[in-house]
Formats: sequence, C-alpha cells, structure tokens
Amino acid sequence: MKPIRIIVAGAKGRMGSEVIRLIQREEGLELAAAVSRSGIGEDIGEAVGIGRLEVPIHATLSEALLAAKADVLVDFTVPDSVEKHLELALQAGIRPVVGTSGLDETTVETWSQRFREQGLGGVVAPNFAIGAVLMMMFAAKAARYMPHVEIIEMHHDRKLDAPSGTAVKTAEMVTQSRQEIKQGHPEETETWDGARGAYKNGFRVHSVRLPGLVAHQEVLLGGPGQLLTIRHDSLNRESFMPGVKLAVERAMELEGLVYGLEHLLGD
Ligand SMILES: NC(=O)C1=CN([C@@H]2O[C@H](COP(=O)(O)OP(=O)(O)OC[C@H]3O[C@@H](n4cnc5c(N)ncnc54)[C@H](OP(=O)(O)O)[C@@H]3O)[C@@H](O)[C@H]2O)C=CC1
Ligand SMILES: O=C(O)C1=N[C@H](C(=O)O)C[C@H](O)C1
Repeated sequence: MKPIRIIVAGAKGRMGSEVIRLIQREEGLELAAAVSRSGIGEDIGEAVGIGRLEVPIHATLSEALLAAKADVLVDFTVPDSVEKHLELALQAGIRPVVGTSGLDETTVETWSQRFREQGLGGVVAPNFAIGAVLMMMFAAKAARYMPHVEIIEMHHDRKLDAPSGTAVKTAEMVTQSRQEIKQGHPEETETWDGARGAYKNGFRVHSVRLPGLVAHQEVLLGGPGQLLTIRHDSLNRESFMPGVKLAVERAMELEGLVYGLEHLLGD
C-alpha cells in the first residue's frame, strides 16, 4: 500500500513537532511538507531534533501545496489560521485533519458540506486523546441523569484560547443529552466579574492556566447529596498521537468532516 502523504502545518510547535515524530516512526505515513511561521528553509527533522529529513520548512501552506503532492493536511496552528487552511486544503483537493481549536459544531458543519460536495472528507477533533474523548462521552451520558454540570478545564500557560476546544465540545455534547437549565441560585450575583466562569447554553466553564500543566479537564455533576467527578489528564503530547494516526487513516475514506474522534471509535 502507498503511504499517506502528509503536510503538517504548525510543524515546529508543541503538537506539530510530535506529529513529525509520529510520521517518521509509522511505516504507512510519509511527510510531504512542513509549514511554520519560524525557521523557514530549515530542515524540519533537524528543527525538531530527530535528524535530517530533507524536508524544508515552508512559510505558508500555499507554498507547501505548490512544492509537494499530499493526501492529508494535519493542522495544529492557531485558531486565526485554521479556516484559511481549510479553504486551501479544499482548493488543493486534500483531506484535513484538524486539531487546532476555535471551530465549533456549526462552523464544522458548514465546512463539512463543502468538503462533501468535492467528494472529500476529513476530521476535526477538539481532542485526540482517547481518554479525553471517553471523558466527554461519559460526561454526556451522566448529564442525562445528573443535569447540573460545571466544567473546569486546566491548561499550560502558553495556550492562546479560552475556553479550550475540549470544553466547548464537552458543552456541546452535554447540551445534546439534557434540557437547558438554570444552574446555581436563581438570584445569584457576581461580586467580581467572571467569578462564576463563562456562561454558554446553561453551562459554566472555568479556565485555569498555569505553568506545569499540560491539558486536563474535570466535569463535575452535582445531585442532591452527591457529586460525580469525571477527570482526564494528558500528561504529555504523545497522548494525542494514537488519535491523530487514527484520524489520518480514516480521513482517506471519509466524505464530509467528522467532528470529534468519538465518531471514529467502534462500539
Ligand atoms: N485536538 C487536540 O488534541 C489538540 C489540540 N491542540 C491545539 O492545537 C493548536 C496548537 O497547539 P500547540 O502545538 O500547543 O501550539 P504551538 O504554539 O506550540 O504551535 C503552533 C505552531 O503553529 C505555527 N503557526 C501559527 N500560525 C501558523 C500559520 N498560519 N501557518 C503555519 N504555522 C503557523 C506556530 O509558529 P510560530 O511559533 O513560529 O508562531 C507554531 O509553531 C492549538 O489550537 C491547541 O489548542 C493542542 C493539543 C491537542
Ligand atoms: O492547547 C492545548 O494544549 C490543547 N488544546 C486542545 C483544546 O483546546 O482543548 C486540546 C487539549 O486540551 C490540549
């Protein structure tokens, strides 16, 4: 079988560099090109410390698409760039696997339609760690029986966006499994702005940013006299790689965009 040729956008970043290592060790995957905003012209293998790969870093995805033929775009960049990259992938006829946060259910559906019309598919996954996907699925199921839910997401302090993509996806999944309810005291007030966290569709989401953290989330479900806590911790970025590999492989046969890795897990 021919290897799947991949362009990695954000290749020098924390996630992108881990994806370069994944591609290097997996026989069925091949690095077609690397894109980053820094280190232009450097060899990506040397840039991420795994030795020369003879793949230079391009400054933009457009340049990379001109330089190399590819099947899949893996994107771990910034929320501001991701939709431009989806447009370029669509025009080039390649399949996106997007980990970058910032896309919600509605936006993904719009893109999905456009990819499907071109006979192309891909994956947008707010979290590629299998444990985190299970945490979201368990939380959605538990909310059917315990609808009072608060989300606490905790990340490293280099993270640009809040709330995290995982918290947004968790809220979307829980929303589908319970009626919107007003949580807390009906007359509660905030003495300090933001004390009760961000509010969306009946949810309170609390975002913690600290050095030393990687990616962690607790979903708290309260009921009379009881509390259920569902927690997931990513302790390093290798935790996301089995999910990225699965998404790249499955992207090759999909039509439209799948939003969330839970749709790729068997029963
Ligand atoms: N779905 C998932 O499982 C996960 C998702 N994420 C998400 O992935 C994204 C990246 O996270 P992380 O790797 O930690 O971030 P980093 O800041 O470490 O990496 C982002 C990289 O993207 C590069 N970049 C930014 N804009 C562009 C662009 N337009 N074209 C090409 N490269 C660009 C940056 O280059 P430079 O440094 O030169 O600016 C940087 O190297 C975030 O949105 C994060 O939330 C993270 C972990 C897991
Ligand atoms: O920025 C990160 O690190 C992560 N981002 C994703 C998110 O926003 O949920 C996934 C994971 O939590 C790590």
